[in-house]
Amino acid sequence: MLETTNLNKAFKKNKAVIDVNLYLDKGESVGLLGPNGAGKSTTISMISSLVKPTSGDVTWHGKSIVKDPNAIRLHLGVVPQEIALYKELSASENLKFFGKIYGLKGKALQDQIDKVLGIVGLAERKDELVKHYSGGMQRRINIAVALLHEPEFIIMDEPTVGIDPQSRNYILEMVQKLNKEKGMTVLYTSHYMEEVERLCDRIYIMDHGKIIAAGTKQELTSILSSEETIFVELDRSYPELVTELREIDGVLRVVETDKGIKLITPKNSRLLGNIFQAAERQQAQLISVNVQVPTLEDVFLHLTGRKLRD
Ligand SMILES: Nc1ncnc2c1ncn2[C@@H]1O[C@H](COP(=O)(O)OP(=O)(O)OP(=O)(O)O)[C@@H](O)[C@H]1O
Repeated sequence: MLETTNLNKAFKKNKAVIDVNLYLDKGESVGLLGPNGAGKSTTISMISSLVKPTSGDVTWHGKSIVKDPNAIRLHLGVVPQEIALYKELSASENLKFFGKIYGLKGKALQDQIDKVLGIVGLAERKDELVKHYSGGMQRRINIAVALLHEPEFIIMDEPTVGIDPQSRNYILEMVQKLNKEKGMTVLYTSHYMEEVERLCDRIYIMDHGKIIAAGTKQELTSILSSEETIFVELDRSYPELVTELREIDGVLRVVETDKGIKLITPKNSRLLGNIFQAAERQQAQLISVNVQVPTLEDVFLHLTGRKLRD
């Protein structure tokens, strides 16, 4: 349905997107996962025909949208990272305004407004000014705007950044329903691996402008099938222990997290003894040590040597 071929975008000397090849089939939910600055927003701006690529192409049902942006615009809803609403207007006034831009009017417009307010769960508060809404509610109206013209494809750029857990959960459930129950194709960008793990059938991992891995969650974590993740939970940070663990023969990657230290080692490498000895030498207070099932975060760590949210 949608495909990019060797998509590139440079801002002067900064290559923001490098040879990106990705595709979405109808009805799929696809994640674009990567740290800040990886090139996710630039990629989706090109897919939504808002930014022209330096080279490469984006096709929608086989037609180049670089040559003909109108081919996609009516079928696509974009939820931008920043809230794009008039804060001095109520939610329904905002929806009316944006609905008219989409060419809706009269009863058809009112029906669509009622429908999208229902989807985002804000029908009862539709007459309140947007400036009085919480951040999470503003995000939900931002999404409602993108749904007004019933697009078959929706692109969401980090729609849960900076909002309370309840609104976040609401948004995630809503996206899941739109995809699974209404068959809407979804491209979802995030730097939260839990979100793409939960929502997406397939995932592209992006770093420094390039796609560095792609597949289902299972395919991606099977990259680590010959490895295991050992998590050492500690009472506080021990930078010298990190250094010492990196020097243990056989340890592939070491990274400090909020609650301790994560190591990637070959499977059955029997390094627990060495880890305990290093902790003892550094007089580190261990809370627990366990071997974990690899997550997408570990895949990113394996591929780049860095945490997703560095
Ligand atoms: N309009 C622009 N002019 C110049 N440089 C830009 C522009 N837009 C993006 N960049 C640069 O391109 C690179 C990729 O940015 P992009 O916003 O696409 O990343 P991202 O993965 O979406 O990150 P974030 O989550 O922070 O938005 C960054 O180095 C950024 O500074």
